[in-house]
Amino acid sequence: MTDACSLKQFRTEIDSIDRSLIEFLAKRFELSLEIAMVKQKTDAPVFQPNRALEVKQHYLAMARSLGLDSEFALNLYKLIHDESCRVQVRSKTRFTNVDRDRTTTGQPELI
Ligand SMILES: O=C(O)C(=O)C[C@]1(C(=O)O)C=C[C@@H](O)C=C1
Repeated sequence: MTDACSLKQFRTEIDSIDRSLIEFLAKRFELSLEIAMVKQKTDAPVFQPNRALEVKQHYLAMARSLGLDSEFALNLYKLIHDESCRVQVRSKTRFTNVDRDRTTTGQPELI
């Protein structure tokens, strides 16, 4: 096989993996919306520090076991968690500034 041929094949595989990544992320944000509906019913805040920490640790553990850079895993976690919170806040018909601020900073504000 020529180099040009294998390069094309690698790139096709990368495109396919990228598609799967985006599809899985879309699925994750759909679940996030389902969670938002439960939270709205119980008046629970979007940002859940304990669960967020658990998810972060999971990213780090997965990265460690697969030999990925931990800073990359943390960045990815933050990006996905922030978007998840943004999706939940946006879905609310009525939301407080506290929730909005929590989403942008990733940290809880004092109530
Ligand atoms: O578990 C929840 O409560 C969620 O809303 C999901 C999720 C996440 O996307 O991982 C989002 C926001 C919370 O801070 C914690 C976790």
